[in-house]
Amino acid sequence: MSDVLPFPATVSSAVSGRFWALVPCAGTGVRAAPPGGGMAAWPKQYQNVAGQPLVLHTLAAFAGVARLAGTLVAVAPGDLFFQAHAHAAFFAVDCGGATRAATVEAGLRALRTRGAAAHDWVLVHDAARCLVTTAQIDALIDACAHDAVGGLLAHKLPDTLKTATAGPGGFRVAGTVDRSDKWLAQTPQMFRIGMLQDALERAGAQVTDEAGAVEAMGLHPRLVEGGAQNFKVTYPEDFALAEAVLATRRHGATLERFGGGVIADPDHSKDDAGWT
Ligand SMILES: Nc1ccn([C@@H]2O[C@H](COP(=O)(O)OP(=O)(O)OP(=O)(O)O)[C@@H](O)[C@H]2O)c(=O)n1
Ligand SMILES: C[C@](O)(CO)[C@H](O)COP(=O)(O)O
Repeated sequence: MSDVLPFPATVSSAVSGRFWALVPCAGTGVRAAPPGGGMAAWPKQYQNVAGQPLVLHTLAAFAGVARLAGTLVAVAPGDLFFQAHAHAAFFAVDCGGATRAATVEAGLRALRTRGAAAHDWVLVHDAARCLVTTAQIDALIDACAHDAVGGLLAHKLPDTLKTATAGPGGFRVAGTVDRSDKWLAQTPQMFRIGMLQDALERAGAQVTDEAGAVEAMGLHPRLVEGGAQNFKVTYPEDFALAEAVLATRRHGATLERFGGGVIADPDHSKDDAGWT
């Protein structure tokens, strides 16, 4: 199979454009609920991790990226969290939708309404990936800013990969999959806003990441290693993993490091334990 890419790998810097961040933050975190069920008083992105709501770790990493023209946090309609956690480094818009893709599409429209251009870049990042670092975000921008398509942080699969079948006694191995070309997609995922809007419109609301929509147009986004620590907090045990990683970071990113405007609601942490 030819390894010649079907398109130029780079474009001139004349169309470089600005860089925006879009943080989908409108999920309910069903899989993160504690064993025994019960809905969370607060979705997982607001649960306390290492002394502050999870999403503020995420936003602190983005606040350190000097090249960003702005960071939009897309929250669910009626979500008032950021009324008590406003900061100059980001702005919240209650445009969340029924799926992650719907939230991202609405967030892109909100960015365009606020002046983002179709040829500007957007970095879409899960609020729940709270261990991303400013250096990783900058590395993705450096790798993709002159790319013809864009790209994403991802992690090369470290384990043997199995497929499974479900049976009366649970799951059993169906087979082993060659892992040599397998990567775990992470975020941020970085694409030109107009191209991503078109791709998501074509792909529909069930697409699970931005790159999938872009691939469906026949394009091949760049993969940039994000490392094992850039995981998404998804299950109950992930909170302790995130705490452990943050504990190893001497100078954890906090929004206070990036100037005033933090209206922290310290009492909110009491709510964060409020799984019901
Ligand atoms: N309708 C949705 C669903 C998800 N997300 C966001 O997309 C990110 C990744 O999604 P996921 O980890 O699946 O979060 P949830 O959908 O909240 O989790 P679950 O599927 O367990 O309910 C999260 O930061 C989540 O807040 C969103 O903005 N809008
Ligand atoms: C975007 C993503 O994090 C890449 O792995 C993933 O697709 C999100 O999936 P989720 O089911 O919405 O968590």
